[in-house]
Amino acid sequence: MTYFSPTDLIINPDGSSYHLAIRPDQVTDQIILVGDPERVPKVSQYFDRIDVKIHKREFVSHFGELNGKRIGVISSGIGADNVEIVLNELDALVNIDFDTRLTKNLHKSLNLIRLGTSGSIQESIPVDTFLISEAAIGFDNLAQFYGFLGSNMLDEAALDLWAKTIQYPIPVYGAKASAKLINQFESIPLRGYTLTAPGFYAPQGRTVRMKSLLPNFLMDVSAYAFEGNLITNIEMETAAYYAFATSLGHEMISLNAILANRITHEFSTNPEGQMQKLIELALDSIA
Ligand SMILES: O=P(O)(O)O[C@H]1O[C@H](CO)[C@@H](O)[C@H]1O
Ligand SMILES: O=c1cc[nH]c(=O)[nH]1
Repeated sequence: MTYFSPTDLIINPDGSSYHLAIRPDQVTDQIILVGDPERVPKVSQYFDRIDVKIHKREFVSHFGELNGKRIGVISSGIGADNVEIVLNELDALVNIDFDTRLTKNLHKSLNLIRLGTSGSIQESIPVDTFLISEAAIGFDNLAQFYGFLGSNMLDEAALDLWAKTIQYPIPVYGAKASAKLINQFESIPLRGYTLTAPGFYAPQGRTVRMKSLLPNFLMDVSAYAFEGNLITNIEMETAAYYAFATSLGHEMISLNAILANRITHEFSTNPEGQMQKLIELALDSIA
């Protein structure tokens, strides 16, 4: 058993985790993860009952019951750095005893489902479709601090080669979705490899006033398949979720509402409606 000091694992005076402000008795095994805090009530409105509502910074959490089973929804805000906080604290809430600060003897595995928006980088994947990230490749710097490991990690040497092909200057990492959860979402037939970008503009091939140092980045990513898999879409969290989930022993899947097609330059005319449909579809599959 490992002990975690009060500065490694910070526990608030009310016994809750430092950023999420969730107590161990409140957290559920089944959790929906969204980016936008305002998306949380759009998910929990379908719960039969909401027992707990928590709000700290961008982290809004509702816990309740759906069809007799406990369920939660938590917002992470934007980006892989926030995912690092959310998954470290969620894992601590179920796998560390907050009274003794020791790891628990029995490991608990969470079922985690991201419902997010994303841009397509293949002409053949139009706006207003839903896509499961079968795997995701992370362009952020988390892998330089964490030795991600687990059966769902993508091969590092193959990723290095691929990153060189698209002339990306720093190492990337990648991981797959939970096979168990992919089976649960058969109602979404479209699967793809997702690029998780460390920003919204230049890191996703967008130019506003600041010019990108890698102007061909998006076109190269869309053209060069990784191990035969075309990169289908781009967003900002999935690779981090997948890498932490497999490393910490949790089931994780990311479902994307495709709002933009970066090749045809189309944007959805009803983004809110698309997300609501994805929420309903996901909750139907869970229930
Ligand atoms: O809709 P969400 O879940 O926020 O996801 C996508 O939208 C945000 C950018 O607008 C990024 O977080 C990206 O991953
Ligand atoms: O193009 C897009 C659309 C949604 N979210 C992203 O990160 N990129």
